[in-house]
Amino acid sequence: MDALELPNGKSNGHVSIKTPPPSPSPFRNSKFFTANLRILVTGGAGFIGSHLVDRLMENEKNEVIVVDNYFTGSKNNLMKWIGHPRFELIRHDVTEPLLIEVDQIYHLACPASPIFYKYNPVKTIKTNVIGTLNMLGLAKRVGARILLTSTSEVYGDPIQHPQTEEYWGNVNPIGVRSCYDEGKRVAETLMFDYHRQHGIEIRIARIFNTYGPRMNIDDGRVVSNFIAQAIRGESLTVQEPGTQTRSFCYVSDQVDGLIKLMEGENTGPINIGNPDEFTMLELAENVKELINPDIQVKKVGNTPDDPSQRKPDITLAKKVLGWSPKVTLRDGLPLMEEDFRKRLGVLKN
Ligand SMILES: NC(=O)c1ccc[n+]([C@@H]2O[C@H](COP(=O)([O-])OP(=O)(O)OC[C@H]3O[C@@H](n4cnc5c(N)ncnc54)[C@H](O)[C@@H]3O)[C@@H](O)[C@H]2O)c1
Ligand SMILES: O=C(O)[C@H]1O[C@H](OP(=O)(O)OP(=O)(O)OC[C@H]2O[C@@H](n3ccc(=O)[nH]c3=O)[C@H](O)[C@@H]2O)[C@H](O)[C@@H](O)[C@@H]1O
Repeated sequence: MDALELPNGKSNGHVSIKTPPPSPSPFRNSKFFTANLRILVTGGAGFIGSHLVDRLMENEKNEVIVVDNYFTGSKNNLMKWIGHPRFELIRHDVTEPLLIEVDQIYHLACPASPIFYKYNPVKTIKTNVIGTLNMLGLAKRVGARILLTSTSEVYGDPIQHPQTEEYWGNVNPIGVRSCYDEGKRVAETLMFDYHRQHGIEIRIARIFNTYGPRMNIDDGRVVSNFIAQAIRGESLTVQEPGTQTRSFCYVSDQVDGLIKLMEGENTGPINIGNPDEFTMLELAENVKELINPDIQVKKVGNTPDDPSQRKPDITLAKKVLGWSPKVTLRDGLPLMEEDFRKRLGVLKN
Protein backbone atom coordinates (compact mmCIF):
# COMPACT_ATOMS: atom_id res chain seq x y z
CA MET A 1 0.00 0.00 0.00
CA ASP A 2 1.23 3.50 -0.85
CA ALA A 3 2.12 5.80 2.04
CA LEU A 4 -0.80 8.02 2.97
CA GLU A 5 0.01 11.65 2.30
CA LEU A 6 -0.82 14.17 5.00
CA PRO A 7 -1.73 17.81 4.22
CA ASN A 8 1.65 19.02 5.53
CA GLY A 9 3.51 16.95 2.94
CA LYS A 10 4.64 14.30 5.43
CA SER A 11 3.47 10.72 5.35
CA ASN A 12 2.05 8.35 7.94
CA GLY A 13 5.27 6.53 8.75
CA HIS A 14 6.74 6.32 5.27
CA VAL A 15 8.95 9.25 4.35
CA SER A 16 7.53 11.09 1.38
CA ILE A 17 8.30 14.82 1.49
CA LYS A 18 7.19 16.53 -1.68
CA THR A 19 8.30 20.14 -1.04
CA PRO A 20 11.84 21.05 0.03
CA PRO A 21 12.23 22.61 3.48
CA PRO A 22 12.01 26.41 3.51
CA SER A 23 15.35 28.17 3.07
CA PRO A 24 16.84 29.62 6.27
CA SER A 25 15.85 33.11 7.29
CA PRO A 26 17.91 35.71 5.41
CA PHE A 27 18.76 37.21 8.82
CA ARG A 28 20.84 34.13 9.53
CA ASN A 29 23.36 35.29 6.93
CA SER A 30 23.56 38.76 8.44
CA LYS A 31 25.06 37.24 11.60
CA PHE A 32 28.53 37.37 10.11
CA PHE A 33 30.33 37.71 13.43
CA THR A 34 30.04 36.15 16.83
CA ALA A 35 30.24 38.66 19.65
CA ASN A 36 32.01 37.50 22.76
CA LEU A 37 30.65 40.19 25.00
CA ARG A 38 27.56 42.35 24.85
CA ILE A 39 28.32 45.53 26.76
CA LEU A 40 25.85 48.16 27.96
CA VAL A 41 27.11 51.71 28.48
CA THR A 42 24.60 53.95 30.26
CA GLY A 43 25.31 57.63 29.65
CA GLY A 44 27.33 56.55 26.60
CA ALA A 45 26.36 59.66 24.61
CA GLY A 46 28.16 61.87 27.15
CA PHE A 47 31.76 62.99 27.38
CA ILE A 48 33.53 60.04 29.09
CA GLY A 49 30.92 57.53 27.90
CA SER A 50 31.47 58.24 24.20
CA HIS A 51 35.26 57.89 24.55
CA LEU A 52 34.68 54.61 26.37
CA VAL A 53 32.41 53.43 23.55
CA ASP A 54 35.14 54.25 20.99
CA ARG A 55 37.58 52.06 22.89
CA LEU A 56 35.14 49.19 23.40
CA MET A 57 34.15 49.23 19.72
CA GLU A 58 37.82 48.86 18.69
CA ASN A 59 37.55 45.24 19.86
CA GLU A 60 35.72 43.36 17.12
CA LYS A 61 34.43 40.83 19.62
CA ASN A 62 32.42 43.46 21.50
CA GLU A 63 28.83 44.44 20.84
CA VAL A 64 28.02 47.79 22.46
CA ILE A 65 24.62 49.08 23.46
CA VAL A 66 24.29 52.68 24.67
CA VAL A 67 21.32 53.99 26.61
CA ASP A 68 21.07 57.72 27.19
CA ASN A 69 18.35 60.32 27.73
CA TYR A 70 20.48 63.05 26.06
CA PHE A 71 20.18 65.42 29.04
CA THR A 72 23.84 66.42 28.74
CA GLY A 73 24.97 63.94 26.09
CA SER A 74 24.49 64.05 22.33
CA LYS A 75 24.12 61.67 19.39
CA ASN A 76 26.90 63.70 17.72
CA ASN A 77 29.39 62.08 20.10
CA LEU A 78 28.49 58.65 18.70
CA MET A 79 27.89 59.59 15.07
CA LYS A 80 30.65 57.35 13.73
CA TRP A 81 29.05 54.24 15.24
CA ILE A 82 25.42 54.81 14.29
CA GLY A 83 24.50 52.12 11.77
CA HIS A 84 27.42 49.85 12.72
CA PRO A 85 26.25 46.24 13.08
CA ARG A 86 27.89 45.83 16.49
CA PHE A 87 26.42 49.07 17.86
CA GLU A 88 23.00 50.05 19.15
CA LEU A 89 21.77 53.37 20.58
CA ILE A 90 18.62 53.52 22.69
CA ARG A 91 16.91 56.66 24.02
CA HIS A 92 16.12 55.62 27.55
CA ASP A 93 16.08 57.17 31.01
CA VAL A 94 17.75 54.91 33.59
CA THR A 95 15.18 55.93 36.21
CA GLU A 96 12.86 53.60 34.25
CA PRO A 97 13.46 49.82 34.26
CA LEU A 98 15.35 48.36 31.29
CA LEU A 99 14.93 44.81 30.01
CA ILE A 100 17.88 43.75 27.93
CA GLU A 101 20.42 40.89 27.84
CA VAL A 102 24.04 41.94 28.41
CA ASP A 103 27.28 40.60 29.91
CA GLN A 104 28.77 43.82 31.27
CA ILE A 105 27.32 47.17 32.33
CA TYR A 106 29.32 50.39 32.51
CA HIS A 107 26.91 52.60 34.46
CA LEU A 108 27.81 56.24 33.77
CA ALA A 109 24.39 57.85 33.32
CA CYS A 110 24.26 60.98 35.51
CA PRO A 111 24.82 64.66 34.81
CA ALA A 112 28.36 65.48 35.96
CA SER A 113 28.86 69.21 35.68
CA PRO A 114 27.72 71.10 38.82
CA ILE A 115 25.54 73.53 36.84
CA PHE A 116 23.67 70.59 35.27
CA TYR A 117 23.37 68.37 38.33
CA LYS A 118 22.13 71.33 40.38
CA TYR A 119 19.63 72.33 37.64
CA ASN A 120 17.17 69.60 38.69
CA PRO A 121 18.54 68.18 41.94
CA VAL A 122 15.60 65.84 42.57
CA LYS A 123 16.12 64.28 39.15
CA THR A 124 19.86 63.98 39.89
CA ILE A 125 19.10 62.00 43.06
CA LYS A 126 16.58 59.84 41.21
CA THR A 127 19.18 59.14 38.53
CA ASN A 128 21.78 58.16 41.10
CA VAL A 129 19.50 56.11 43.34
CA ILE A 130 16.66 54.72 41.18
CA GLY A 131 18.88 54.63 38.08
CA THR A 132 21.56 52.61 39.91
CA LEU A 133 18.91 50.34 41.48
CA ASN A 134 17.49 49.63 38.02
CA MET A 135 20.92 48.83 36.60
CA LEU A 136 21.71 46.57 39.57
CA GLY A 137 18.37 44.82 39.10
CA LEU A 138 19.28 44.28 35.47
CA ALA A 139 22.75 42.98 36.44
CA LYS A 140 21.12 40.57 38.89
CA ARG A 141 18.57 39.28 36.38
CA VAL A 142 21.11 38.56 33.62
CA GLY A 143 24.21 37.88 35.78
CA ALA A 144 26.17 40.80 34.34
CA ARG A 145 29.19 42.48 35.91
CA ILE A 146 28.48 46.15 36.65
CA LEU A 147 30.84 49.11 37.00
CA LEU A 148 29.69 52.38 38.60
CA THR A 149 31.42 55.66 37.81
CA SER A 150 31.45 57.22 41.23
CA THR A 151 33.30 60.42 42.00
CA SER A 152 35.93 62.10 44.10
CA GLU A 153 33.00 64.19 45.36
CA VAL A 154 32.18 61.33 47.76
CA TYR A 155 35.11 62.78 49.77
CA GLY A 156 33.25 66.13 49.96
CA ASP A 157 35.53 68.95 51.13
CA PRO A 158 38.27 66.53 52.19
CA ILE A 159 40.23 66.97 55.35
CA GLN A 160 42.56 64.10 54.45
CA HIS A 161 44.90 65.06 51.60
CA PRO A 162 45.59 63.37 49.21
CA GLN A 163 42.50 61.18 49.38
CA THR A 164 42.85 57.42 49.79
CA GLU A 165 39.93 55.04 49.26
CA GLU A 166 39.74 54.39 53.02
CA TYR A 167 38.82 58.01 53.72
CA TRP A 168 35.07 58.34 54.49
CA GLY A 169 34.84 61.95 53.44
CA ASN A 170 33.51 65.24 54.72
CA VAL A 171 30.19 65.75 52.97
CA ASN A 172 27.37 68.21 53.63
CA PRO A 173 24.20 66.06 53.48
CA ILE A 174 21.83 68.99 52.91
CA GLY A 175 23.78 71.31 50.65
CA VAL A 176 23.28 72.23 46.99
CA ARG A 177 25.89 69.65 45.89
CA SER A 178 24.37 66.85 47.99
CA CYS A 179 22.08 65.59 45.22
CA TYR A 180 25.26 64.57 43.42
CA ASP A 181 27.76 63.64 46.12
CA GLU A 182 25.28 62.01 48.51
CA GLY A 183 23.54 60.48 45.48
CA LYS A 184 26.80 58.83 44.43
CA ARG A 185 27.44 57.71 48.01
CA VAL A 186 24.06 55.93 48.06
CA ALA A 187 24.84 54.47 44.64
CA GLU A 188 28.08 53.01 46.07
CA THR A 189 26.13 51.62 49.05
CA LEU A 190 23.61 49.98 46.72
CA MET A 191 26.43 48.43 44.71
CA PHE A 192 27.93 46.85 47.82
CA ASP A 193 24.55 45.71 49.18
CA TYR A 194 23.74 43.94 45.89
CA HIS A 195 27.22 42.43 45.97
CA ARG A 196 26.87 41.14 49.54
CA GLN A 197 23.19 40.18 49.34
CA HIS A 198 22.95 38.82 45.79
CA GLY A 199 26.54 38.07 44.82
CA ILE A 200 26.53 40.56 41.94
CA GLU A 201 29.99 41.23 40.46
CA ILE A 202 30.62 44.91 41.05
CA ARG A 203 33.33 47.46 40.22
CA ILE A 204 33.44 51.03 41.57
CA ALA A 205 35.65 53.76 40.10
CA ARG A 206 36.04 57.04 41.96
CA ILE A 207 36.78 59.38 39.10
CA PHE A 208 38.71 62.62 39.69
CA ASN A 209 38.22 65.68 37.42
CA THR A 210 38.52 64.38 33.89
CA TYR A 211 38.80 66.61 30.81
CA GLY A 212 39.31 66.27 27.07
CA PRO A 213 37.74 66.63 23.63
CA ARG A 214 33.92 66.40 23.36
CA MET A 215 33.19 68.10 26.66
CA ASN A 216 30.21 70.37 26.10
CA ILE A 217 31.47 73.85 25.16
CA ASP A 218 29.11 75.39 27.73
CA ASP A 219 29.48 72.51 30.15
CA GLY A 220 30.37 74.88 33.00
CA ARG A 221 33.28 72.83 34.33
CA VAL A 222 36.51 74.68 34.80
CA VAL A 223 38.70 73.27 32.01
CA SER A 224 36.02 73.61 29.34
CA ASN A 225 35.14 77.11 30.61
CA PHE A 226 38.75 78.32 30.50
CA ILE A 227 39.49 76.84 27.06
CA ALA A 228 36.31 78.24 25.49
CA GLN A 229 36.97 81.63 27.13
CA ALA A 230 40.60 81.70 25.92
CA ILE A 231 39.58 80.85 22.34
CA ARG A 232 36.81 83.46 22.37
CA GLY A 233 39.20 86.07 23.78
CA GLU A 234 37.18 86.44 27.00
CA SER A 235 38.59 86.77 30.51
CA LEU A 236 39.17 83.54 32.41
CA THR A 237 36.67 83.35 35.28
CA VAL A 238 38.56 82.09 38.34
CA GLN A 239 36.10 81.49 41.15
CA GLU A 240 37.22 82.78 44.54
CA PRO A 241 39.56 82.26 46.22
CA GLY A 242 41.45 80.68 43.27
CA THR A 243 43.71 78.75 45.63
CA GLN A 244 41.33 75.76 45.67
CA THR A 245 42.96 72.78 43.97
CA ARG A 246 41.95 70.03 41.55
CA SER A 247 43.93 67.23 39.86
CA PHE A 248 43.09 66.82 36.17
CA CYS A 249 43.02 63.51 34.31
CA TYR A 250 43.01 63.30 30.50
CA VAL A 251 40.09 61.28 29.14
CA SER A 252 42.14 58.56 27.37
CA ASP A 253 43.88 57.76 30.67
CA GLN A 254 40.49 57.69 32.41
CA VAL A 255 39.05 55.24 29.87
CA ASP A 256 42.12 52.97 30.22
CA GLY A 257 41.58 52.91 33.97
CA LEU A 258 37.86 52.11 33.69
CA ILE A 259 38.44 49.20 31.30
CA LYS A 260 41.26 47.81 33.47
CA LEU A 261 38.98 48.01 36.49
CA MET A 262 36.13 46.23 34.68
CA GLU A 263 38.46 43.49 33.41
CA GLY A 264 40.31 43.05 36.72
CA GLU A 265 39.45 41.18 39.88
CA ASN A 266 39.14 44.04 42.38
CA THR A 267 35.70 45.43 43.27
CA GLY A 268 37.06 48.83 44.27
CA PRO A 269 36.31 51.53 45.13
CA ILE A 270 39.44 52.64 43.32
CA ASN A 271 40.53 56.23 42.67
CA ILE A 272 41.08 56.85 38.96
CA GLY A 273 42.66 60.24 38.48
CA ASN A 274 45.87 62.11 37.83
CA PRO A 275 47.63 63.17 41.04
CA ASP A 276 49.19 66.31 39.46
CA GLU A 277 47.51 69.02 41.53
CA PHE A 278 46.88 72.64 40.45
CA THR A 279 45.24 75.68 42.00
CA MET A 280 42.60 77.28 39.76
CA LEU A 281 44.90 80.27 39.37
CA GLU A 282 47.69 77.95 38.16
CA LEU A 283 45.28 76.27 35.73
CA ALA A 284 44.28 79.69 34.38
CA GLU A 285 47.96 80.63 33.90
CA ASN A 286 48.60 77.39 32.00
CA VAL A 287 45.60 77.96 29.71
CA LYS A 288 46.63 81.58 29.15
CA GLU A 289 50.21 80.67 28.27
CA LEU A 290 49.27 77.76 25.99
CA ILE A 291 46.23 79.24 24.24
CA ASN A 292 46.05 83.02 24.44
CA PRO A 293 48.67 85.06 26.36
CA ASP A 294 46.66 88.29 25.76
CA ILE A 295 43.64 87.41 27.88
CA GLN A 296 42.89 88.56 31.42
CA VAL A 297 42.21 86.44 34.48
CA LYS A 298 39.31 87.78 36.57
CA LYS A 299 38.08 86.68 39.99
CA VAL A 300 34.35 85.91 40.27
CA GLY A 301 32.13 84.68 43.15
CA ASN A 302 32.13 80.98 44.04
CA THR A 303 29.27 78.57 44.76
CA PRO A 304 28.52 76.97 48.18
CA ASP A 305 30.48 73.95 49.42
CA ASP A 306 33.14 74.08 46.71
CA PRO A 307 35.83 71.59 47.85
CA SER A 308 39.00 73.46 48.74
CA GLN A 309 41.45 70.72 47.76
CA ARG A 310 41.41 67.47 45.83
CA LYS A 311 44.15 65.05 44.81
CA PRO A 312 43.86 61.30 44.40
CA ASP A 313 46.16 58.84 46.08
CA ILE A 314 46.48 56.28 43.26
CA THR A 315 48.63 53.71 45.07
CA LEU A 316 45.79 51.16 44.89
CA ALA A 317 45.16 51.68 41.15
CA LYS A 318 48.87 51.25 40.46
CA LYS A 319 49.04 48.11 42.58
CA VAL A 320 45.90 46.21 41.60
CA LEU A 321 45.27 47.52 38.07
CA GLY A 322 48.83 48.29 36.99
CA TRP A 323 47.38 51.66 35.92
CA SER A 324 48.76 55.17 36.13
CA PRO A 325 48.00 58.22 33.98
CA LYS A 326 50.31 59.12 31.09
CA VAL A 327 49.06 62.45 29.71
CA THR A 328 50.19 65.61 31.50
CA LEU A 329 47.98 68.70 31.71
CA ARG A 330 50.27 70.59 29.34
CA ASP A 331 49.96 67.79 26.76
CA GLY A 332 46.22 67.35 27.23
CA LEU A 333 45.14 71.01 27.05
CA PRO A 334 46.29 71.50 23.40
CA LEU A 335 44.39 68.35 22.34
CA MET A 336 41.24 69.79 23.88
CA GLU A 337 41.94 73.22 22.36
CA GLU A 338 42.09 71.67 18.87
CA ASP A 339 38.66 70.06 19.35
CA PHE A 340 37.12 73.24 20.79
CA ARG A 341 38.51 75.38 17.95
CA LYS A 342 36.95 73.04 15.39
CA ARG A 343 33.56 73.15 17.11
CA LEU A 344 33.67 76.91 17.71
CA GLY A 345 34.92 77.54 14.16
CA VAL A 346 37.87 79.64 15.39
CA LEU A 347 41.20 78.74 13.79
CA LYS A 348 44.53 79.27 15.54
CA ASN A 349 46.37 82.41 14.27
N1 LIG B 1 34.13 64.04 34.04
C1 LIG B 1 34.47 63.99 35.32
O1 LIG B 1 35.37 64.69 35.74
C2 LIG B 1 33.81 63.03 36.27
C3 LIG B 1 34.31 62.97 37.56
C4 LIG B 1 33.71 62.10 38.46
C5 LIG B 1 32.69 61.26 38.08
N2 LIG B 1 32.23 61.34 36.81
C6 LIG B 1 31.12 60.47 36.45
O2 LIG B 1 31.32 59.91 35.16
C7 LIG B 1 30.07 59.81 34.47
C8 LIG B 1 30.16 60.51 33.13
O3 LIG B 1 30.50 61.85 33.32
P1 LIG B 1 30.75 62.84 32.08
O4 LIG B 1 31.78 63.80 32.50
O5 LIG B 1 30.93 62.06 30.84
O6 LIG B 1 29.36 63.61 32.05
P2 LIG B 1 28.30 63.86 30.90
O7 LIG B 1 27.30 64.79 31.46
O8 LIG B 1 28.99 64.28 29.64
O9 LIG B 1 27.68 62.43 30.65
C9 LIG B 1 26.61 61.91 31.36
C10 LIG B 1 25.67 61.20 30.41
O10 LIG B 1 24.59 60.62 31.12
C11 LIG B 1 23.36 60.92 30.46
N3 LIG B 1 22.29 60.90 31.45
C12 LIG B 1 22.11 61.75 32.50
N4 LIG B 1 21.02 61.39 33.20
C13 LIG B 1 20.51 60.28 32.60
C14 LIG B 1 19.38 59.44 32.85
N5 LIG B 1 18.56 59.67 33.88
N6 LIG B 1 19.17 58.41 32.01
C15 LIG B 1 19.98 58.17 30.96
N7 LIG B 1 21.05 58.92 30.67
C16 LIG B 1 21.31 59.97 31.49
C17 LIG B 1 23.61 62.29 29.85
O11 LIG B 1 22.72 62.62 28.82
C18 LIG B 1 25.05 62.15 29.38
O12 LIG B 1 25.12 61.58 28.09
C19 LIG B 1 29.03 60.38 35.42
O13 LIG B 1 28.45 59.31 36.15
C20 LIG B 1 29.83 61.24 36.37
O14 LIG B 1 29.21 61.35 37.63
C21 LIG B 1 32.76 62.21 35.90
O1 LIG C 1 35.95 65.04 39.65
C1 LIG C 1 34.99 64.90 40.38
O2 LIG C 1 34.92 64.02 41.18
C2 LIG C 1 33.84 65.85 40.25
O3 LIG C 1 34.41 67.06 39.85
C3 LIG C 1 33.72 68.02 39.24
O4 LIG C 1 33.27 68.97 40.21
P1 LIG C 1 34.23 70.23 40.42
O5 LIG C 1 35.59 69.80 40.79
O6 LIG C 1 33.58 71.19 41.32
O7 LIG C 1 34.29 70.77 38.93
P2 LIG C 1 34.34 72.17 38.27
O8 LIG C 1 33.00 72.77 38.11
O9 LIG C 1 35.15 72.00 37.04
O10 LIG C 1 35.11 73.12 39.31
C4 LIG C 1 36.48 72.92 39.63
C5 LIG C 1 37.00 74.17 40.33
O11 LIG C 1 37.08 75.19 39.38
C6 LIG C 1 36.45 76.35 39.84
N1 LIG C 1 35.92 77.06 38.65
C7 LIG C 1 34.91 76.52 37.92
C8 LIG C 1 34.45 77.16 36.79
C9 LIG C 1 35.03 78.39 36.42
O12 LIG C 1 34.66 79.05 35.40
N2 LIG C 1 36.02 78.89 37.19
C10 LIG C 1 36.48 78.26 38.28
O13 LIG C 1 37.41 78.77 38.94
C11 LIG C 1 35.41 75.90 40.84
O14 LIG C 1 35.19 76.89 41.82
C12 LIG C 1 36.10 74.68 41.44
O15 LIG C 1 36.88 75.08 42.53
C13 LIG C 1 32.67 67.52 38.31
O16 LIG C 1 31.76 68.48 38.06
C14 LIG C 1 31.95 66.30 38.77
O17 LIG C 1 31.33 65.70 37.68
C15 LIG C 1 32.88 65.28 39.26
O18 LIG C 1 32.18 64.24 39.84
